[in-house]
Amino acid sequence: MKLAILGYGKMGKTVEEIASSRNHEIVYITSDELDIDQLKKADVAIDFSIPEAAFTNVTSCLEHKVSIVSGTTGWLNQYEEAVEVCKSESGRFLYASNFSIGVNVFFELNSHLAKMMSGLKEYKVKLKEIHHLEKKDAPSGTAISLADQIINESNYQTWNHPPQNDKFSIGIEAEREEGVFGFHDVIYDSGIDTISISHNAKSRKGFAHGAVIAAEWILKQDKGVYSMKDVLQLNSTT
Ligand SMILES: NC(=O)c1ccc[n+]([C@@H]2O[C@H](COP(=O)([O-])OP(=O)(O)OC[C@H]3O[C@@H](n4cnc5c(N)ncnc54)[C@H](O)[C@@H]3O)[C@@H](O)[C@H]2O)c1
Ligand SMILES: O=C(O)C1=N[C@H](C(=O)O)CCC1
Repeated sequence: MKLAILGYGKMGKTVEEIASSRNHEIVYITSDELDIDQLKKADVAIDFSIPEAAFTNVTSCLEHKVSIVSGTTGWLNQYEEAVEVCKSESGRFLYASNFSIGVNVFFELNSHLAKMMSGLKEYKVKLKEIHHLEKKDAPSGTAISLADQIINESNYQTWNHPPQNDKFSIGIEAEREEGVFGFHDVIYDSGIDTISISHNAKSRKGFAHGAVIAAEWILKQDKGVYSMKDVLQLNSTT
């Protein structure tokens, strides 16, 4: 595939490495405002940029008929607007807060556990994430996805960061520590015991690999808005 990389930072460079190893042609790389003539050389773009740029990058791709896979976090207040642009432009758009296959399995486990725990009122859930010192947003996009999955399966109504003492809200703790690629912990605590599930990324390769797989996959799809669940077809009953 002919690939554009939007955002040539830590993730953009890892995507370049993985895409080259899978024999894809990288036709455009930018860490700045888009050059539309260059962008239009691509079949698909992968965006790992900054929260302030992601919406414009996503919608510019859609307007110029370039399929777009975005992993930038911290801009989801504009996600629904991007979905509308995708529909009106008959484009292909896939967003994931986390592209790693392991995290997407962890998401399924999280939903299943939340359903099991929803009747057990003695347990209170909380989330903890740890990332490297350069991370701009907090809490992580992955932690927000985990909270939303729990909310969908329980009586929790919202999440908060930093955590507050509210019965119907999931507290999210965010720590910044040198060299941590991404750690997420879901903790159910009662007076009797603690149940926790966690995911720890050992490098950025899993995120980049998942994004390249998603870009390969989206080019085979009809127009539409997709998620990693569509790509990986993860289903706990199969
Ligand atoms: N979804 C996932 O699996 C996943 C995994 C890792 C990181 N992320 C997210 O990806 C984003 C990037 O992470 P990173 O660690 O590579 O950050 P980074 O700071 O290393 O890289 C971001 C790059 O974007 C560039 N940039 C600035 N303005 C731009 C614009 N208008 N267009 C294109 N690029 C622009 C910056 O100059 C920088 O080089 C963050 O939001 C992070 O949370 C998501
Ligand atoms: O390094 C980052 O930044 C990461 N961001 C994503 C998030 O916010 O969840 C995924 C994990 C790594």
